[in-house]
Amino acid sequence: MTRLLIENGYFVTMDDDQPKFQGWMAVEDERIAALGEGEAPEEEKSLASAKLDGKGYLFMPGLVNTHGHAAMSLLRGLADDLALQDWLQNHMWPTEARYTGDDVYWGSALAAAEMIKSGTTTFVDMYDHMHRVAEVVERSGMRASLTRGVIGLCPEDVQKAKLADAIQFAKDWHGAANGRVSVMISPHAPYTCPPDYILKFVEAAHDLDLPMHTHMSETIAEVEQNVRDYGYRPVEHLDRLGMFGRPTLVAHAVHLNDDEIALLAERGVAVSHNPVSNLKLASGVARVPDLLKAGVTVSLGTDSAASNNNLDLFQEISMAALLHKGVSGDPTVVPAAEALRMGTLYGARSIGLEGVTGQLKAGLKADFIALNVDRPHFVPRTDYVSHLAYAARGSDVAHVWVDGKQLLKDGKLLTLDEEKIKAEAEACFRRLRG
Ligand SMILES: CSC[C@H]1O[C@@H](n2cnc3c(O)ncnc32)[C@H](O)[C@@H]1O
Ligand SMILES: [Zn+2]
Repeated sequence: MTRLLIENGYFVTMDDDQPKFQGWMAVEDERIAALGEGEAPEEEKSLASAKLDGKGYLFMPGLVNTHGHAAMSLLRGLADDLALQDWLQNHMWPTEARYTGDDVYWGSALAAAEMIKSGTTTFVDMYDHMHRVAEVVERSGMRASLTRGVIGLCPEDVQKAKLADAIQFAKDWHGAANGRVSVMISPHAPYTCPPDYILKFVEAAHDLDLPMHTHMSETIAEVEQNVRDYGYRPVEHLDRLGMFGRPTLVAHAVHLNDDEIALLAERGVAVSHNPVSNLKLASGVARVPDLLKAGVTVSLGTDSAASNNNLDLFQEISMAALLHKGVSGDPTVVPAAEALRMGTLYGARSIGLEGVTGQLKAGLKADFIALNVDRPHFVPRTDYVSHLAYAARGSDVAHVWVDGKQLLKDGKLLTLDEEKIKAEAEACFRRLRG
């Protein structure tokens, strides 16, 4: 048993009780044991097997990135300034068709290195060769919700093999790595999976008792095509196919009408809002203030480094806080504390991990980060919630812990070899480019 006592730090807990204070926190093995304001009690001091002076650091829950494709880090900068379908069909998919398992491993390792260094402790990943992504999660020490994304625009025998692969991956990895890996079931999107094929994924999710994840209503063109092909907009279409009878996280949900927002709220469907990717691909701006008002859980995702082009969730937090003020003309929407909740607590909630991660609270897993706040952009030290939402960057993160294990110390990765990952990722990209 190890018990780490952190003293003299500033804490932003994302817990409604005592949300911020100067104080201490005790971590026993993989869980937060206790935390409090002021000086640590004598009993805590005597229980500690290790101590850390938190002076000059701000401690908060690790960030939760609820939508991405880690291995696409290899494609960063490959095809910028394009609309979604052109970008996907003419640039991403042809290159991804050449990916090997090793490309997925090194691309995902590059993403993991970037995410840890910028404060993300839990991420959602949808891709192919998912056991190689799971290996990265196991080795890196991160927490992740992984899902084999399936594009069903292929012959029936290939469809069958892809579904079988998604199911096998779930059986092999759900709950693995001391519970740090969980699995979802993912038809890629309503425009890449015919309705009878989506039904099979819903059935598999029922049989395995797993949540579902998909891209939905990302562009106007997608919504119009769905109406043309199937007679319904994507929300009603997926609801009729039974997807929303399962716990579901949809990525993007940019183009929604009032009825669709009400239905998502009624069904308890969570939305992963990816503001930077939506802006870069000119997909539009999601109706986040309306979704939040309706009671929908809205969390934040980067999408991939090919459409972002970084995996810094602090950028998504500040973008979410700023963007919706700009488009609505109302400076009170998505206030700083709400944007921070979207990057932490709501992220955990949207993947079924509330009560596990996303807050600093006794009993929860010790997934937390420390930012160096002894920097000019954190002065004056008035309101750290404001500073975290509007002034912080991923590069402020100095230390990271997941499951009580330290993954980053003074900005240096402890579980991954950054230099090797960068060299291997360069080599993968050069080979993929041909
Ligand atoms: C089948 S694995 C995941 C699949 O998703 C593609 N992808 C990446 N970003 C987006 C996006 O914004 N919308 C839709 N699909 C996306 C990626 O290229 C993979 O093929
Ligand atoms: Zn995506």
